[in-house]
Amino acid sequence: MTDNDAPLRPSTHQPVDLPGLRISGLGLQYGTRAIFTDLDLTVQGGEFVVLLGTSGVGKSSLLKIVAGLTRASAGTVTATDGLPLAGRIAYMGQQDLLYPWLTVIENVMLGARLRGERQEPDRARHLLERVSLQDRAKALPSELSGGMRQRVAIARTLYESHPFVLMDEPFSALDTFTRAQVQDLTAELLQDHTVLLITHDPLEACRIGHRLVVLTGHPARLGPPIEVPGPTPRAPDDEALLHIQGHLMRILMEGHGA
Ligand SMILES: Nc1ncnc2c1ncn2[C@@H]1O[C@H](COP(=O)(O)OP(=O)(O)OP(=O)(O)O)[C@@H](O)[C@H]1O
Repeated sequence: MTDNDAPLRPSTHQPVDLPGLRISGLGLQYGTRAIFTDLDLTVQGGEFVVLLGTSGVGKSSLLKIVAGLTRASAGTVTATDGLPLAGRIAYMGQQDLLYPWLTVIENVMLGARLRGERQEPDRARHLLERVSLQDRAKALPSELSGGMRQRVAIARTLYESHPFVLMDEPFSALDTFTRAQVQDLTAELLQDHTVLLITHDPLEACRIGHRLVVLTGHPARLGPPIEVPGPTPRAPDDEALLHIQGHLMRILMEGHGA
């Protein structure tokens, strides 16, 4: 982004008392193939950063490294409060990964159950209320629509009470309207979290992200962050949003041609 492209209004994200994520000098090599090199990015505490990039550029690999699921070839990922990241990250992937034989409320409390911890049904019910699924607590996932299932997955993510949330294309399977609804809910409910979300969709990025970063090239590098002004979730026809969405499309198309 050039200075001319800088937004007129600042993003509404204000630093809060939450740990941020610091990615420094990150590199990944599969065999002799360098996927990305020298990635630097700080997600401030309470900030919602969206990562975009063309298919196969290395977005999921980057997220998996942050989640501690893949080992980097170079560099570090740390929390800005100096405490370990392990045990403080909630990860939400493309599939909702609900257990089909457990009820909705049991799925929300799944993490506690798997760790052998005490489950807190009252808290789970409160979260189901926040995603408007209080009446479906005893339903099985097979009885729900795709949008409802993703709302259960969001409630489960919130139940974990982790400061860091990583999301890898969590809404890609939803139709446009349901997707917009779940985007609104996500922007609202994840306000008190430090979030890194991957999407292919420039509109989604512009609606819910405080800052956007694009991974492009071979090996891939991160472009300068793009700030989107105004509170989230943004209206899909917001003028600043439409401008930045066009800018983003151009970067992605140029990156694809590279
Ligand atoms: N375990 C692995 N071993 C070897 N190569 C891998 C491995 N995982 C991913 N890759 C390769 O690394 C590259 C980046 O993959 P990655 O899934 O991170 O991309 P992506 O940007 O998330 O793609 P998409 O948007 O299609 O999900 C791809 O070429 C992929 O084939």
